[in-house]
This record gives sequence, C-alpha cells and structure tokens, in this order.
Amino acid sequence: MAAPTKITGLTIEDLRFPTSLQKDGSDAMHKAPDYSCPYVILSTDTDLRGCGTTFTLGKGNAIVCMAIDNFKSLVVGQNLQDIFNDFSGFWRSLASEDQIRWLGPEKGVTHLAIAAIINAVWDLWAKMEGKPLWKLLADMSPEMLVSTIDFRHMGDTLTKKEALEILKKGQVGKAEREAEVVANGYPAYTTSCGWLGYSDEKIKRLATEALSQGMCRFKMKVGGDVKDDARRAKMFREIIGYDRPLMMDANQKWEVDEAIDWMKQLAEYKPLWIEEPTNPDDILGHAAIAEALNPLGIGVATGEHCQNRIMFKQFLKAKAMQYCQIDATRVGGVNENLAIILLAAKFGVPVCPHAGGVALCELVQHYSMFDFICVSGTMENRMIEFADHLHEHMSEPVVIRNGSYQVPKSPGFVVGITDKAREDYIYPEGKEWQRLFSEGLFTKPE
Ligand SMILES: C[C@H](O)[C@@H](O)CC(=O)C(=O)O
Ligand SMILES: [Mg+2]
Repeated sequence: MAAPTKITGLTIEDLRFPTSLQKDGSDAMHKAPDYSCPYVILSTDTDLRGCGTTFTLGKGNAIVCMAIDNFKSLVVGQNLQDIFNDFSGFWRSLASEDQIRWLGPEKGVTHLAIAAIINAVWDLWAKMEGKPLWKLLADMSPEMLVSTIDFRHMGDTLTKKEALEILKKGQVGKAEREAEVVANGYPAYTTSCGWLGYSDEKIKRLATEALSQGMCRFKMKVGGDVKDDARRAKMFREIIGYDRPLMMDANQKWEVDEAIDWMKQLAEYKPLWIEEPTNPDDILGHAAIAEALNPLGIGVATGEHCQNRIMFKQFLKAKAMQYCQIDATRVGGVNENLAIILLAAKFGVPVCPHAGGVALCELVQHYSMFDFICVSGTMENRMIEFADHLHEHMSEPVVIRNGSYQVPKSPGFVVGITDKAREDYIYPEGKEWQRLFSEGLFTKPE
C-alpha cells in the first residue's frame, strides 16, 4: 500500500461499557463507574487509519466527544510528513489553540480530547513504519524524540539539552535491553481482584486465581472504612503472603492528616505505596503525606489525575511522588508522556503507569517498554498496572504471561476496538445498550 500523505477525516464514536453492573473499577470515589472512551478514527488518502481513545466514565464521555469535534478543523487536511517533521509544533497547535485553551490550559476535558487525537496520529505513524509504538520510539534518534516534545514551561527543570543527554545515555546497552524485554516481558501488577465494591468471596477467588496464573503483585482499593480496609488487607496478605508487593489506592478520598492517620493504621500490612491519598492537585499535601509515611516504608504514588507535565514537574521537585503513574490519555498523548518519562528519569523516580480503565493496558505497556529500553534502563521497582476488564473487545488484547506483559508485536499504538464491540456498545444506540435499557438495568437518555 502506498504511504498516506494526509489526514482526510476524523470520526468520533461514544463507546461506553456497563462495568458498574458488576462494580468493576469501583473505588472510594467512583462507586459505580461505567468504563467509557471516545473512539477516534483518523482516515487518510489511503486505506490506512489511525485510532485513538481516551478514558472517561459514563456521562463524561459525551463531553469529551464534543471537545474532540472542536479540534477537527486543526487536524483534517494536515500533511502527515509535516506533522512528523514538527510534531511538537503540531501538538502545540492543539494544546494552545487560543480560544479552546481558555478552558484549560492543558488540563481536563480539552487535554483528554487532545490525547485521543494525538495518540491516533502516533498510531498512524507507527503503522506507517510497520512497528508497534514502543519499537518506533526505541528506534528513533534522541534528536527525533526530543523534537516531538513541547518543552514550554519546563525550562527551569528539564531543558531540551538535558533531555537529549538522558536519551543519549540511554542508547548504551539498548539492543540488549530490547532483547531482554522481548524475551521476558515487563512486570505487571493486578488491580482487578481488589475493587472496593467486590465481596470478600470474590476478592479471595480472584486473588487466588491470579496467583495461580503467576501474578505476584497486587493492588487493593481503600478509603471506605479503615477497619474494613484493615480486614481486607489482612485477607489479601493471607492469600498472597508478605513477600509479594501489595499496593493501596484511595482515589483522592482523604484530607492530608486523615491520609497519614489512616495509612499508619494500615502500615502493618506493609503496603508498598498509597496511591492518590488526597486531591490530585495538592502537591504540598502529597509531599506532607510522603514525608510522614516514607519512614514506614510507604511511598506515595500518583499521576492518573495529574493534569500535565507542569504538575508532574512540581510533584517530582517537591518529593511528593515516589512512584510516577503516567496515564496514556490524561495528558496530551505520547508527546507529553515522553516529557514526563524524561522528568521522572531526571529525578530517579520509577514510572509505574496507570491502566485501570478501558484500553489503557493496551496503551501504557508501550511506555514502560520504551522507558526500559531507552531511558531508565531498569525494571527495578517498576511495574505496569493490569486490570482484567474489556480486553475481549480489543482487536489486539494485551498478553500477560507469568505476571508480565509480553511485548506487543502488531504495528501501531491503539491497536483498535473490534467492530462488534463498536456496534454493541456505541452509546446509546448500540445493541447492548438497547438490551440494557429494555431490561431496565439502565435508564434510556431523553
Ligand atoms: C475508576 C477507576 O476504576 C479507578 O479506580 C482506577 C484506578 O484508580 C486505578 O486503576 O488505579
Ligand atoms: Mg488509581
């Protein structure tokens, strides 16, 4: 097939999955989430298409779909080679569009929208090169990689020159590390046994099953009731023992002092980290929690609601984050996540991507593999979240073997949601939604 030269169209589908029915994905703040994503398809002057998603919950999806539509005129008609030659410029043309930026800047709905579009462009690029994204990135020169990053407002902490130095250092031993990750995969941890809305029986069954399949790192949700958290943590420890890592996630539930007090009460269960203990914008609050809990061996993890590279910069500088949880679609897609991976490397903080959501596992694996091959050069203290939901709807679902993500081999980034899932779960007209409405399980929108 001839290589495409330009983007000729952008379509958006509002896909939602009824995960709230089984309380999949439930936590202290999101008690009944319906995992959802706008699904963006970029068409080109050939048959090649680029797909992109962003992660939202239920009703919020419609708003992000509208925001994506607002960017259409900046994307359709663009020459692909021009984008690749100046990707940071293209990224900035979306992130800094002078009317839309007033809604952010670089945060929230507009940034989620940009992520879907930008990731679809990377999907196209990777497909054009016939490589999965991790490999496309790993094969790029340091100069090319930094050319995709918008360094605006980062100069006090990470300059282009420093980023280049980190990446040049990462070239040493690259081939060996690539061979290693291809052979052995990248460590995963599972969240999907520990959702807050699950019964004890379900937690025990899922954790036991996960263990028997070789999974050896676990995360549980906390923040409902401290005694109940202690009881569930004990249950987890009885199943997984004390040698395997157990992480805890409060999803922003607490005040700063409350977080410290609550986690002191859970410290005997040896959590490796407490994730999102308080409001995700409270950098100094996270720093205070980290200062109080680090002596107990508990780190602070955050990032899935961290709005942009500037916030990550401050979290890292303030020692407010011991684990950097990049999210594939919260910030402005690949370009901004590259900046964050480099920032984390500068501060020596491990990147452990967030993936509890739809299609996030499929996306974030590429970042960790690239990070290992070209940036941090190590898997020590690092792991990728795995949530075992909705993979049956992905055309190239992640492969987990012996508790590790296996490298994706298909060209592209967002490998795609199946046509059947798109027909069934497009909201509200999809076949599954019609069935759920007719059975009275969900209310049909007006
Ligand atoms: C609402 C989501 O399921 C959220 O709980 C995911 C999350 O915090 C995680 O995976 O971490
Ligand atoms: Mg979380």
